[in-house]
Formats: sequence, C-alpha cells, structure tokens
Amino acid sequence: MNAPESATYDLPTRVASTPAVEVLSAEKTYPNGTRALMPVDLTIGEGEFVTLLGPSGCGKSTLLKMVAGMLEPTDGRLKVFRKPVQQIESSGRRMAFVFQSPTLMPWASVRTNVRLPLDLAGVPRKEAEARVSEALDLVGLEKFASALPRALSGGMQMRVSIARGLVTQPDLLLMDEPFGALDEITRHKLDAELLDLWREKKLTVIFVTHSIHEAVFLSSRVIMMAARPGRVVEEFEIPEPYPRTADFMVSPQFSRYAKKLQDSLLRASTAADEVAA
Ligand SMILES: Nc1ncnc2c1ncn2[C@@H]1O[C@H](COP(=O)(O)OP(=O)(O)OP(=O)(O)O)[C@@H](O)[C@H]1O
Repeated sequence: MNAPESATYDLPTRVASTPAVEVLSAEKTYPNGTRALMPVDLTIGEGEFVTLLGPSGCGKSTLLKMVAGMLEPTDGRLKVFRKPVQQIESSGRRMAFVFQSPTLMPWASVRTNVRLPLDLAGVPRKEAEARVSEALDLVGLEKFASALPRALSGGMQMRVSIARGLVTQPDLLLMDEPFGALDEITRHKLDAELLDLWREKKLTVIFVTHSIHEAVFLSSRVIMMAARPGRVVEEFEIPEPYPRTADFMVSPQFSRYAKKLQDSLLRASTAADEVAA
C-alpha cells in the first residue's frame, strides 16, 4: 500500500474523545444455549485502534459481529456513532467489515470484486469506478485491477478484501483476524500498511487477533477477553508513538508490553480452564 503523503506522526496515542462505539451491557447467548458473552461495557473513541485479544472461544468474533449489527445482543445495547447500530446511516457515518478469509468472487476481476459493495448500494457506475481506482491505489493494487483473484498471492488477495472495505469510505473498520492465515513477513508488512491507512484515513479500527505481537505493534489499546463464558477481563493502553517501525518491535518497551499481555493472556486462559473444570 502507498505510504501517506506526510509520514510525520505526532500522536503519542489517540485520545478517546467522541465515542465511535458504545457497548452497553451487551451480552450474547446463542440459540443452542452457548453463553458466548457475558455483559460487556466498552467505549471506543473516534480514531482509536483497539484490539480484541484472548483465547479461542472468548467471544471476540461475537462481539465484533454485534458491533457490525450482524448479530443481535440477547440483552443490552450497542451504539455506533451515537446511534443504534441499525441506524448508522442516519449518523452520516459508515462502517466496513473485513473477514479472516478474503471471500472474493473467483470468477470476477479484482476491480469487480472491490466494486461489489458500491454496486449493491446502487452507486452510479462512473462514481463507483473512480472510488474503486482510489481504493486499489491505497492498497497498491492498481496494476492488478483486471486480474482474477487466483492470479494473486494470499497477501494480495487480503489487500483486495481491504480495498473492498475501504471503497465504501468507512469511518469505522472492523477486522476479524484479517492477516491470521498469512505468513509472518507478509502479515507484518500488512500490519504496517494498515497503520498507514488508519492514520491517513483517520479511521477507527477494531481488530481481532490471536497474536500478542500484532496487538502490541498495532494498538492504542488492547482489550483482553477470557472464555467460558466469554467476557472482558483486562485492558491495556499502549501509549507509544506512531509510526511503529521495525525498531519498535525489537525495543525493550515492546518486550515489556508483550510480557504484560502474555501474563494477562495466561491468566485469561487459566480462568477459563478453572470455570471449565
Ligand atoms: N452460531 C453459533 N452458535 C452457537 N455457538 C456459537 C456460534 N458462534 C460461536 N459460538 C460459540 O460462542 C463462543 C464464542 O465464539 P466466538 O467465535 O465469538 O469466539 P472467538 O473468541 O472469536 O474464537 P476464535 O478465536 O476461536 O475465533 C464459542 O464457544 C463458540 O463455539
């Protein structure tokens, strides 16, 4: 992806001012009786980069899908840009969801795949094409607009998926382990590019991962969750300046944050085992 024009980052961390997402005692029990989430209270400010971290089954995806309005809470409420999720359009703001798998239409070109949300929304073709070109440019795939997905590497397919999210010009980007299936080097490259996009587009991001290192590298705040039943157990600020370069990853402070998260993850996993025993 292209670097933002100005690469000077002055913010130590984003200051949570206006809430972008408010989770108000929202909980979820699935129809089969699985208690996926105990009541969660969480406010995410505009411009934050928040990561949900925790052992398998702790409800990260469930929480993200409730924020997206793809799942109804069993009890409690969620607001996005001060409106109930279903009324986000009336706030004049938009959100996009990027899944772990790129889920591209294999028979359609990169350009057509990225245009899909605009076609579904009935955006006129000329405007849609211009926005697709801009989104492909942002993720560095403008030269591959006519290619079919199978001609692209896993990392490039994920970029297409991100472009498809960005084409709707979202204010809030929800990402469910988007780089989990990629090799370490590609993942790190996309992490760095995502931070550039976050900064350039002034996005609010909620990012699900299993990776402590990814969480430290990306986040202004990490929410630690535990399983059985799923719940939020701790949260951590990562008040380090952006951009976060490769040097940050080998710094003593990076190791300190990683150790804190590792200890917390261990506590979260042990808590689940004790509940299960
Ligand atoms: N549609 C569903 N019906 C019933 N139970 C579900 C459903 N989706 C998820 N669950 C259960 O809810 C709990 C939370 O699942 P969820 O996928 O939200 O966790 P997660 O933290 O995202 O897990 P992972 O890290 O493995 O992706 C798990 O016990 C899971 O098996």
